Amino acid sequence: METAARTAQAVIVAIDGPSGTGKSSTSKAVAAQLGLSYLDTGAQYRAITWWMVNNGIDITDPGAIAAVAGKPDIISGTDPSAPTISVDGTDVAGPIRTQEVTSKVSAVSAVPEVRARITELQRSIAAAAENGIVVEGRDIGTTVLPDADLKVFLTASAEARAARRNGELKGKEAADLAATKAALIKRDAADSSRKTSPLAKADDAIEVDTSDLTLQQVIECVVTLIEEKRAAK
Ligand SMILES: Nc1ncnc2c1ncn2[C@@H]1O[C@H](COP(=O)(O)OP(=O)(O)OP(=O)(O)O)[C@@H](O)[C@H]1O
Ligand SMILES: Nc1ccn([C@@H]2O[C@H](COP(=O)(O)O)[C@@H](O)[C@H]2O)c(=O)n1
Repeated sequence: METAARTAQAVIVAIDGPSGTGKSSTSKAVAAQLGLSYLDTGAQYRAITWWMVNNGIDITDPGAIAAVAGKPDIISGTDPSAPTISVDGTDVAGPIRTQEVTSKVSAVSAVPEVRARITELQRSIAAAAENGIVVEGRDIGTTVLPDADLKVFLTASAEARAARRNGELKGKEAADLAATKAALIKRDAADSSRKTSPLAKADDAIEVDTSDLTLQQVIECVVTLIEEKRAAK
């Protein structure tokens, strides 16, 4: 794996947490503000899930998933102001957000061969980020980048997270708060209970409960934590 010559202010930041806690919004804004790269690892797991669905792979069969886990070519663009994701040259930023992919991604991401493949990709992207990077997901602090300079674990109540998600859907689909809440609790439970690299807080991660914070407050909190790390370098 090639490691970029890092600038003095380069930092590696891991942001993990359950669904809807604000990882993507916070990570993108923090990275843009501090001139860091940004990697949405959930988008990579969604992309490989999209490929499995599109190629007729039985996602209830971990053996079938494992057999083809190395096939799709997944490319992530790491500019926080315009992150991109493609599979075999096709832009899949839209298709990976469908309900179908969301409902199947936990099953695909639980397969060890998928995790090994995507983890390797994530590490090589982080290693190439010369100004540093904010990487967000479920297992970044515990598994992907255990030596990150800063680890943050975002949490929020299921009620707050469901309300945020329904806010996104407004005008597109009828938003049923109870159904949204049940779906995110189900996905978190699957992600937390898988054997390989589950959703978990690293022992040395700083936990931030965002339930009663605005997005701007969370961004400021993480920027302050990064600046403290940089000052101590
Ligand atoms: N502190 C906050 N207060 C209110 N809304 C927020 C806050 N943080 C994020 N949001 C909103 O909540 C929604 C979910 O945020 P985001 O996509 O960043 O979460 P996430 O943790 O990355 O979710 P997932 O893991 O499911 O991708 C977005 O609409 C975002 O604008
Ligand atoms: N490090 C990660 C990141 C994500 N996943 C899986 O992908 C799903 C989608 O993630 P979003 O952040 O886009 O909601 C998530 O539910 C996990 O199944 C993962 O396993 N590890």
